[in-house]
Amino acid sequence: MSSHRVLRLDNTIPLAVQGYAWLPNRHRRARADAVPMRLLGRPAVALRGPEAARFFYDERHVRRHGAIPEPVRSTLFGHGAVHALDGSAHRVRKAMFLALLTGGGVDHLVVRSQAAWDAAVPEWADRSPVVLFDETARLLTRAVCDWTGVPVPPDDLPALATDLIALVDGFGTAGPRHWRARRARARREAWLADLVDRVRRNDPTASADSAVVAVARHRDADGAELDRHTAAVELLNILRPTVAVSWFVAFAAHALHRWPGHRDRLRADDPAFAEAFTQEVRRFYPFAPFVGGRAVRDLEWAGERIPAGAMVLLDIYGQHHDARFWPDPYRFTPERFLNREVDPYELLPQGGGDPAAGHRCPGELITVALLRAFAVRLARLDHTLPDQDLAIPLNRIPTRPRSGVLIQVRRPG
Ligand code: HEM
Repeated sequence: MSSHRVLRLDNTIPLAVQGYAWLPNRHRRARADAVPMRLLGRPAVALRGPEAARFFYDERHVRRHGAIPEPVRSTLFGHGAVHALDGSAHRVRKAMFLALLTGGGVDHLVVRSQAAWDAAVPEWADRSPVVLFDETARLLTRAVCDWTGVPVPPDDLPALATDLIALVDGFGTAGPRHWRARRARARREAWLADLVDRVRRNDPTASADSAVVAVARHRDADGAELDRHTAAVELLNILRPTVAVSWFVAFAAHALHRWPGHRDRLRADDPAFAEAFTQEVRRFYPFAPFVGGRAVRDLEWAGERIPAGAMVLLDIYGQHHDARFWPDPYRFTPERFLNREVDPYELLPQGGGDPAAGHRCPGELITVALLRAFAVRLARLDHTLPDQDLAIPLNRIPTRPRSGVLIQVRRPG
């Protein structure tokens, strides 16, 4: 057992400097799956591996209340969001998301998004070269707003897409990106809270089976409706992450450029391979670096003491590149997912465990379906990549290819 009394330097600055490499470096240096440290002035322990994930996603060990730093709440998730709830309050709110995001209605979102992509291709050819990341964000913004019943005037659509991207882009930095994200959140929460008011006054244009109505009418564990602000926060928690699938689409384009051999199998509409390619994009590329909570009581894991109230971090990026779980982890190999059952604690791009019982992302079905559909379309798209900077800097959270993936599209037919 290592002593938790030794002086530990705060790791906030190494996190800011090293980004995705920070926790993997700490784990490598300590040669351990549990590494004690200090973060944001508090004791913290970083965990890694499927067994650690099983421990982390047990509410008897780790809870979320008070775990999410204010700068992340004010940009990425919003105040009062499901992400920071525990126990029955969490389960009742989460059930609302699961009903909206895992039912038959998901197909409609995917069909809308595919249609938007197909309609955009000739227009991309006319405007080429275009930035794939930006174009995907705009078409997903249109599709998810139509799907959820959020009315957006066409001339506000580019600004809305920019705001939704900003919310994700600004959570992990203290610089101008962060302040852009805060402003975007204030603007869009106010706008959606007004929409919630209109829906509650029985706006005749709101469709009864839309997500907007479901969120406006949802009752929490205490039997009360969400206040208008929290309802707006949760609506944004559907719009914002759907548009964030653009990050994975940019990564898929990067993979197809770097390893063009995968194109033929994707083009051939082999569903098993398309699924495997999608999973490998989610494993290989850096997006969510880690998740965090707080120890409910004094705990111990892998011989490391975790004092009550300490931050507990689960190293997603490190686990996805650990050779014990993923042989040759720095090779992009979709085939590793063929004929393999994936344990719910092994592959964690959107968290682990059971989404109904814990905090695992309820939007995983949507993410995988959209990414698979767009990966196949990308493989079939007649395009080239002009000279550009495709580097993916690991010290930037969240990162993406620097150019956003500039593509030169040839008109179909
Ligand atoms: C772009 C791809 C996505 C990534 C990388 C992603 C990642 C994540 C991660 C890491 C978590 C936290 C898991 C945890 O705290 O243990 C999460 C939670 C969540 N995600 Fe996603 N997500 C994505 C897409 C989506 C989509 C498409 C939706 C909805 C349409 C969504 C809605 C949510 C919600 C509501 C939560 C909170 C769940 C809870 O606290 O119980 N996400 N996501």
